[in-house]
Amino acid sequence: MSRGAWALIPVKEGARAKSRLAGILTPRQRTDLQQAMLLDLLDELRASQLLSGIALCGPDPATATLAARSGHTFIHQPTGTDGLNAAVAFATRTLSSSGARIVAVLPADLPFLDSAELDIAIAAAALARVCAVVPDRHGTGTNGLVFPASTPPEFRFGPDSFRRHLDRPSDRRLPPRRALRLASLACDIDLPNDLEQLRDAVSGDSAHRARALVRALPRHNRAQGTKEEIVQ
Ligand SMILES: Nc1nc2c(ncn2[C@@H]2O[C@H](COP(=O)(O)OP(=O)(O)OP(=O)(O)O)[C@@H](O)[C@H]2O)c(=O)[nH]1
Ligand SMILES: O=C(O)[C@H](O)COP(=O)(O)O
Repeated sequence: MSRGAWALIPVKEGARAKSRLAGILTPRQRTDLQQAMLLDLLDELRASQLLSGIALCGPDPATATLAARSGHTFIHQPTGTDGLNAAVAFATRTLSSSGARIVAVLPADLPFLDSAELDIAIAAAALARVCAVVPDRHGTGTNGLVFPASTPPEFRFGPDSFRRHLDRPSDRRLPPRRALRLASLACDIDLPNDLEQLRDAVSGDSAHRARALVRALPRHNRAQGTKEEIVQ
């Protein structure tokens, strides 16, 4: 495994993916959407100047197959490692012990990511030795967490994770946290309204597979639900 900076993308098993879209998409459509966004993201990450490698981590054999086909590393999430935080902690240890210097944790649903912006976060973590925390556009979730591999933060993905990832670490030897707002990492796809951003994506955007998939959906599939209507 090459040293240097690694993207780490946790991937849920397809059958459980994008559950907040269950009101408007079939299970198959949600699995397909997760995969389309992931493939768009992987294409864009190949343009990064600073990444040495890309690792996918999850429990699903389909993710292992996708990683193998696209020439990326797969880290199998061991049975009993429950949830996103435990999966990311396990995969970070694996990458660190294999020589990775920087880890950039990215969710699979960032089809608009611009790799030049990711490189800004990687440079901050490598040169300033900080843990860069990139918020979603609501300022509540975490869409990027980039840190020296040997000193990972405590992973706190879940509600209010942006603020919680910025908490000063109790161990003073750990790198300080820095908020880093990056426009192309702000737009993750969680809720029905978010699908409209994919529909409106222009050619040239990195999100071409996800855009094609959403544009092919029948119109009644694209509900206009608000966060409040969907998260009951
Ligand atoms: N390996 C692994 N990845 C996970 C797990 N839970 C979530 N993820 C991934 O973490 C990222 C953010 O996940 P979420 O927003 O919680 O899940 P989602 O499937 O995108 O959407 P919802 O089901 O609507 O929450 C995505 O890349 C998920 O695939 C997990 O238990 N294990
Ligand atoms: O910590 C987070 O931001 C969530 O676990 C994952 O993000 P999402 O809910 O915005 O997909």
